[in-house]
Amino acid sequence: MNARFLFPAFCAAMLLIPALPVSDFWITQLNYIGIYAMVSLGLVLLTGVAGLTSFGQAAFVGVGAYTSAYLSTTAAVSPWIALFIGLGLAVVVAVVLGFITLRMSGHYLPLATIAWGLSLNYTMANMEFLGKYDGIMGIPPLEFFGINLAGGRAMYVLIWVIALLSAVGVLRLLDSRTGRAIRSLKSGATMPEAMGISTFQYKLLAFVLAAMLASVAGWLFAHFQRTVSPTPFSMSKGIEFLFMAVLGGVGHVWGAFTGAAVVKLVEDELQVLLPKLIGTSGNFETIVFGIVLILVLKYAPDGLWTFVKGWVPTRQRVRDWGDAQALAAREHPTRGELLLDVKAVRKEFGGLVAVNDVSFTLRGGDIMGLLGPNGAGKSTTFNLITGVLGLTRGEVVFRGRNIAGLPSREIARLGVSRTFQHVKMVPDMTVLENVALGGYLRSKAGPFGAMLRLDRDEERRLFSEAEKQLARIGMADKMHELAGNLALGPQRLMEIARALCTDPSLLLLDEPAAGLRLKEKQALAEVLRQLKAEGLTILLVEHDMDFVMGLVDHITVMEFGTKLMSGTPAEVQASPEVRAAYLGTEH
Ligand SMILES: Nc1ncnc2c1ncn2[C@@H]1O[C@H](COP(=O)(O)OP(=O)(O)OP(=O)(O)O)[C@@H](O)[C@H]1O
Repeated sequence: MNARFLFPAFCAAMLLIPALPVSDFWITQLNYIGIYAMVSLGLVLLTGVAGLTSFGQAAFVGVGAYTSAYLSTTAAVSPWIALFIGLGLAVVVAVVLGFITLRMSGHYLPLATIAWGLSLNYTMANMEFLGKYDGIMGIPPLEFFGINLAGGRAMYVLIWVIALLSAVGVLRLLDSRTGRAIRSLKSGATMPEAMGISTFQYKLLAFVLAAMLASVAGWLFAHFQRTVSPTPFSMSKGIEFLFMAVLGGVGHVWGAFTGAAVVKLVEDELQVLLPKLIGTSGNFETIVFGIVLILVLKYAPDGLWTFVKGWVPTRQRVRDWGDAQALAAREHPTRGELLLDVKAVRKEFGGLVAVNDVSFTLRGGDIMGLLGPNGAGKSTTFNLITGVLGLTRGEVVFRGRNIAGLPSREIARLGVSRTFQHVKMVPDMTVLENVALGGYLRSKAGPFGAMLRLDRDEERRLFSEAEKQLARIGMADKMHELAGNLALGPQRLMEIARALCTDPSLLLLDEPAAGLRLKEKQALAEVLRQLKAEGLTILLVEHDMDFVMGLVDHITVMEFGTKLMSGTPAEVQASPEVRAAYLGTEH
């Protein structure tokens, strides 16, 4: 089937089910699957895409469920109003918890999610007004324009309309400026921040959206079951939601649905089968799920959906940006204008002086090479200029403004862009999407605009710019390839295109020729010569002397953190000090 019609056909088939002679038992099962899939969908966004593991998602389901249960039973508030109050509460809780926990890294974040998941569940179970462990009963059924949704079939339509709309929303979000920013989080903070992306802001956004999905799922759960108690929102349920997402495929929207369906159906079967087999009652399915989880993580870490994915036709992005308007460009420095003035910058790591009061200047239209043997302090200097590291002292003046101490995304905003010594990219995004990340600060569409597809015009402009930059470095023919499939040479060029997409006044390249073959180095040198001819100012950290000598206007040589000399390539080559310190050892 044509990929374009696949999704509408799937939606139509799902929504037709209650009209078919399907038993109430299966309708109920599908209702639970739809509700659980929405929670897992939040985890796909949070864990699979943004790389943040949460065990506490069930607590947000509880927030949505309890808010509507309480308000509709005690204050006769319309469940539809309660839905939005629950959503608001989930957002507030997520923002507060996010501010406290999302700056944590490594194992601390998952541990923190366990802590708040337990706390929220404990709160539900111990509040008198929430019915303590008994919960709240007698929750009214939903009504939709006078239609009573008390039955499973009526609820089915609502649950699946919301679940499928949520899936569409997340799919659209992922295919947008915001989505690319969230997808870049897994590559670490340095690259997105260098593109102007506030990684914390997008972690928080993913966290809040996941909490909102869980809250809506909780609201549906409460009005479907018509009773709530703390158990379905406990830590073990939180772990089960994560299991659903991982089993189905935590990196894929449809993985959430696959995981929810498999876990719900297998769980029910096991609950009947295992006690019969073992001869005593108990939650033995938990043991089976534990074993299955280990097997999945070992043998199918991308989840079950990856097996299905190969059979589902995919849609190639249509090149619809041919006539898109150009993105706004900044005013660039004139040739010869003092662009960068590095004034006695110093960086100490404990007792080690990595950069010892180094000064140099760079003028508009020039290419400067920063050279030196291993450990000379080149990368540290580079990181001081780009804001990745804070200075111990000194000044970095860019276009008349001291940028020392600014975060790297602010430095990017001012027109400084960079590449990385070890290529940093999003391997499962296309080359075009990776380059479009560079246009982040030149665009502004937000998440809700993306879900409603109000961002399409801006997206066309972004992709047009990304293609233009790829063409500039001779890589337009590779724009639809996955970045992770490229060889190192094209990946380094792609990083340059991404940096160019920011419309930089100063381009900083960190060892761009490292690891490249001769032909790739020649291609890179040609690209840099062309960029220079176009008037771009470039600072280059490089080891390869031959590569640098034929390319740059000026060289600054460092040794043991100190500036040895500055001069033209000929002066540097002729310097006995440099030969002794660097060239002598290299040649
Ligand atoms: N985060 C850090 N903590 C402690 N020491 C560091 C840190 N980063 C760099 N250094 C030290 O600072 C010195 C300069 O390192 P730097 O990486 O800047 O040198 P480099 O000239 O770029 O070398 P290379 O070409 O090998 O990358 C080295 O002695 C290095 O071990």
